[in-house]
Amino acid sequence: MTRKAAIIGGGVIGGGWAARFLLNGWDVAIFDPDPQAERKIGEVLDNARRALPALYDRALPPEGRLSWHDDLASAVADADWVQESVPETLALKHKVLGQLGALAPANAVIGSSTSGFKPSELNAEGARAIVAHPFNPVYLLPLIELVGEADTCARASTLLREVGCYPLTLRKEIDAHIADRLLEAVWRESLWLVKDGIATTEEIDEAIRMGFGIRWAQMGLFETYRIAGGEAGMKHFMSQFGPALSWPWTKLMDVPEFNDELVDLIASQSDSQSGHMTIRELERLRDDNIVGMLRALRRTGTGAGGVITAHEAALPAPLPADLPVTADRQVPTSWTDYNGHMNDAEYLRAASDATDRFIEMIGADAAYVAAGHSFFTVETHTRYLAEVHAGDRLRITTQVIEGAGKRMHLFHRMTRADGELAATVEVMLLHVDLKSRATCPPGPAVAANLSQYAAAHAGLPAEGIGRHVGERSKASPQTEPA
Ligand SMILES: NC(=O)C1=CN([C@@H]2O[C@H](COP(=O)(O)OP(=O)(O)OC[C@H]3O[C@@H](n4cnc5c(N)ncnc54)[C@H](O)[C@@H]3O)[C@@H](O)[C@H]2O)C=CC1
Ligand SMILES: C[N+](C)(C)CC(=O)CC(=O)[O-]
Repeated sequence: MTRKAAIIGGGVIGGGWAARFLLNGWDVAIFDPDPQAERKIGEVLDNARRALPALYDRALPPEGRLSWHDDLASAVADADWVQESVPETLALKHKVLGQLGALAPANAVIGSSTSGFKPSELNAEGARAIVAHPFNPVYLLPLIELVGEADTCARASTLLREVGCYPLTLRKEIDAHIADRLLEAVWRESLWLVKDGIATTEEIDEAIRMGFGIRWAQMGLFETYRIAGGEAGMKHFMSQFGPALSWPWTKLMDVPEFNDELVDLIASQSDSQSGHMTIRELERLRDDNIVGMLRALRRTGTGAGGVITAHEAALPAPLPADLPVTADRQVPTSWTDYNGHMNDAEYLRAASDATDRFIEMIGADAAYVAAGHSFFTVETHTRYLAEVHAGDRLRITTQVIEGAGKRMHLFHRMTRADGELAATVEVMLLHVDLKSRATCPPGPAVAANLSQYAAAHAGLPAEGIGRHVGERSKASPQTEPA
């Protein structure tokens, strides 16, 4: 059964929520009185379609149905999740959450995106919302801070994991939850630094992104500082830097006066720093960078990388076909190069992932490798047949040409969504004993599975198999490069 989310307020954050749910197969109903809302959310969705699928090596479920509503009642009807993302004023939150409590199905989770209000404040006039606080861009960053009634938070947690989020339930309600407490401290100190003429907005951004910003995505604060204590660890770090807390390293809770002068100072520096790009261009740059970093974190399963891998494992498996489908994915922008198409090295990476998938399918999974056996690649041959671009959907099927004894000879076909064959990659692998590093026959179950595939694929055509580099194509045997 398709789930439904109602998005109430479709600005920066509501648009991101809409994309997160829609691209994970949920139906999404939107209510926002802004006449520009449909255009703005359309642009956010375009960016999200470009970025989110690129995190995964498997296809996301088909998109849900998107609908626009002029009234709250029809938007929230039959919703499993209602997300309020109206501007951050308590009176408006009270009004909207009160209406949602009355109109939404009794079992629907009602989440508020509020950056700082506590559930006791939001529900002071009888509403039944929990805080479900996301991070921009909501469709890429997994963290959602949950605060409020325990059973509702538990239900919310389960639903959020289905759409690839990382729910973090707070032990107690507090103004601005966990992450915004931290961000506010950095934001407050940064405003002081600009106001006092110590640094420009650009210099502060460099201080973050050239240094500690890179560390935070993978180890956070405490693990990072534990390492910074050297071999003596956290205790040494605390004794060395603890006294700094009472030195004038921070302005603490002292807030600069938030007047027009400060706003103009920050805004004009920000314009000269980044005004050469539109907000949508900046969003795409940000998304490409985040996708690249998250894909790097996937390799070690660290931080948000582990969340994506776990979500991917729960995605529906590709439909069975004559030949096994070993990849069905979108091409990330980071795979493209200065020629504006998928870089040659990435074809091999995609084929390598497909080989790994096939090896798992025949039973040589993580436990098999941990027990001491695996396959090593000894030869590959790639034919580049059609261009592939960022955002293209790529499907790989794998044919077993030979699967007997130590040898496994595979033929991958990469096809674009329009049916065009983009590449073939032929791979020869040998089965090895990981202890002696010498070749040996696979275990009986793996050998049996492999030979079953080999028997089923025997006799199927494999156009281009065994071609050598420089061989003329049959279609144009006379063609020579100019
Ligand atoms: N912008 C950010 O970085 C983040 C914002 N938040 C929170 O998300 C919420 C929304 O913030 P943004 O999306 O940034 O604001 P926004 O100003 O971009 O969007 C608010 C949207 O609500 C709509 N709206 C106004 N009154 C409404 C009503 N009565 N019913 C339905 N829609 C209505 C507006 O037309 C607008 O499209 C706030 O509570 C904010 O604290 C949370 C995380 C990050
Ligand atoms: C600035 N902000 C308080 C609205 C930020 C957030 O709430 C979270 C984010 O995305 O940084």
